[in-house]
Amino acid sequence: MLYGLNFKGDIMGLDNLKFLRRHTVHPSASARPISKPIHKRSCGSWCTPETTPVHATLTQTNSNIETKTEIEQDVQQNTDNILSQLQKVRLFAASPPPEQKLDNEITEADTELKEIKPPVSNDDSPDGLPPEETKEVAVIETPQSPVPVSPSRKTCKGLSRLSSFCDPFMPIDPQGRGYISWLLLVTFCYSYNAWCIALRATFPYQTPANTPYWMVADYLCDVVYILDVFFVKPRLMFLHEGFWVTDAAETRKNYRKKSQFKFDVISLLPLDFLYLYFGTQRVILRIPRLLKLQTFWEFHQAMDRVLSSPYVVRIGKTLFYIFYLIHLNACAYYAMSDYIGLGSNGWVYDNQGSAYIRCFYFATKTATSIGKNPKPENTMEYLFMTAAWLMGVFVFALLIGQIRDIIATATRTRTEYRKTLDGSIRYLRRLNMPAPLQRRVALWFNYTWNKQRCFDEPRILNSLPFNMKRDVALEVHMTTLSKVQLFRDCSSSLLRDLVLQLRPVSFLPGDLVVRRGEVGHQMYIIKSGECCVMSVDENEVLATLREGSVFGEISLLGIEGLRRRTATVRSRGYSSLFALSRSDLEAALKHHKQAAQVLRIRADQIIRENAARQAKQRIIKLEAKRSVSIQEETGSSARRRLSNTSSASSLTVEGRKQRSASAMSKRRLSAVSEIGDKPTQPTLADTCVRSKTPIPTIVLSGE
Ligand SMILES: Nc1ncnc2c1ncn2[C@@H]1O[C@@H]2COP(=O)(O)O[C@H]2[C@H]1O
Repeated sequence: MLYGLNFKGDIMGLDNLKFLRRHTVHPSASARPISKPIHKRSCGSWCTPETTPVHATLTQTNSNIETKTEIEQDVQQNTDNILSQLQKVRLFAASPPPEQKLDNEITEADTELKEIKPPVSNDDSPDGLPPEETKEVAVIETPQSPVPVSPSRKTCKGLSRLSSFCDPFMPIDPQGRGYISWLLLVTFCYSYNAWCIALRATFPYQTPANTPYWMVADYLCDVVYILDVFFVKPRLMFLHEGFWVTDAAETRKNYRKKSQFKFDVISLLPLDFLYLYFGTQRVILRIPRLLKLQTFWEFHQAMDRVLSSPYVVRIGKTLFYIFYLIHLNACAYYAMSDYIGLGSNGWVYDNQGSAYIRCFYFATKTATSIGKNPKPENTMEYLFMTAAWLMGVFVFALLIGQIRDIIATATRTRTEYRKTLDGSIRYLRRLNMPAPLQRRVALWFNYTWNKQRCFDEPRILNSLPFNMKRDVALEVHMTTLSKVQLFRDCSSSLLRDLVLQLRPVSFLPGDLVVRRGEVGHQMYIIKSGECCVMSVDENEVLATLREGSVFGEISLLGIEGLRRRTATVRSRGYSSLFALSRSDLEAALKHHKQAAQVLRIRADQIIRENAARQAKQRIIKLEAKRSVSIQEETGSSARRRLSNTSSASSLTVEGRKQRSASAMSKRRLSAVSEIGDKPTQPTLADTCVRSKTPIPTIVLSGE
């Protein structure tokens, strides 16, 4: 294409040359010193664009036009010159010195790189990587970090948490420990108010002597309430469209919008100022403090989330309600007795013993409708008793029912386990199954329950979103799965793909996991325990497989058309395995070719080992038969010799026969041992044949 350019004496040629220099000619060529213009026409060296022969010729042509042919000839000659120059330039450009070529390539690559990734001024990053984009997303600390933390680090962490909690400009994580601890304090203050306001308002427990103590306690609680409303709650982060909002103005606004804020503010109403008018005995003026009930509920919800046994919290909350209702009942009973006159009739409190204990006892009897209650004597007393019984029937029944539900939920899985076990045993008994089998079934249930604590793990996980379910399963089974060589050899996505398909199964000592000759439907990974791969006659253990080992894959892979189990595998003791079905394995291997190859190579190796082992055993048997027959033959020929007094030459023939037979057997053995792993070393079978010992067991483990 270069040679096809048209240089017909016009300025176009110059432009073209410039273009060529810019684009085709190597940059090093254009960088040559060109200070002096070159006027030589037939120059083989570099020319400046301004002084190209074309240019010179054109100038000359314009000034001295003699004849048309002369000009044409001149142009033609110059064109030839240019072409020859270009050819040289191009040739040079095509083959620059190698080190220059390298330099230029580096420069070009560098330029390309700069175009792709603009250089980032990155002073902070020591590895020269651009700093990560910082988003204003609140990072929430998980309450229970899985990483073990040293005590000193724990203290530091605790202190930093406390300081961030106290910092009025820091947002507060509603799920953090700091906030839950704060809720505990507020709940304590709330409970104090809830119990003591009614108690002090009705019973004569607040005397002029102890009033200052009561008041100190009251105002300490009020300080906590004030801090909660003005210092803590307005800093609480909240979720908005899936993101945690940490902005102080937003969190404040969010709290003020809630109904809880209104109740919290009302709960702080300073009705205590009315003490100045009514006196400090009117503790009932503090009744607004009871409106902070939502914080009490919030605390219980938080505890429910955080504690490992939330049933304790639920039962605790229900018991609190029950006792609080009885407490209110006791206070009301004392107040009525006081109003009617202590000990004035058979129904009222007789002012004997500890007032609170006696009244609490009375309230408990009426609320639970279990005791012999004193007969009411006037309308007020009748009304009181009716209300107390109704409360007992409805409210208490409800609360006690709740406790029953909570306990039932807590023990549901165990109850289900017992139900399944009882059902299975009953079924076996009905069918008159042998007692050892029944015992075995019970043993299996017991072992599986102790190991897994549930029978239907997938059902429990099913309520979670897919990815979360997978993460949970990975976390639960990570210890075992990290030991599986297959998963270590292949990409981590294989493990992620398979983890949800793994089904836990348990086996008892001696249980058959797979039987030789059966069609294979599942492969297994050993979670705990040991499994033995048995020889064909099941007299010998070919391999003992331990935690993390994989077996049962050969019949699933269908190598050389094998669909049946190549060996029997038994559980040695109690063992827990993961089963993976054929369809799940096939689906996974479709996307993980490397895993398929690893499994195939291993399977191939096992098949060859087993084939070699079987061949060796066959040869050993044949050898034994042959030596017996030779001995018999030798015996009979000796007898013949004796009887016929045969010549010594016949003995030599027999000896030769024996030697050739043993040589032949040796040759066979060595031919078979070539199938094994190390053909140059003496094989196991050779050694066994020589020493007449059984073939030793090969122990394979997940490692
Ligand atoms: N010699 C051996 N060593 C270890 N494992 C074996 C051996 N022979 C058979 N197995 C395993 O035992 C399994 C029996 O079922 P499969 O044939 O499906 O797959 C087999 C292998 O995974």
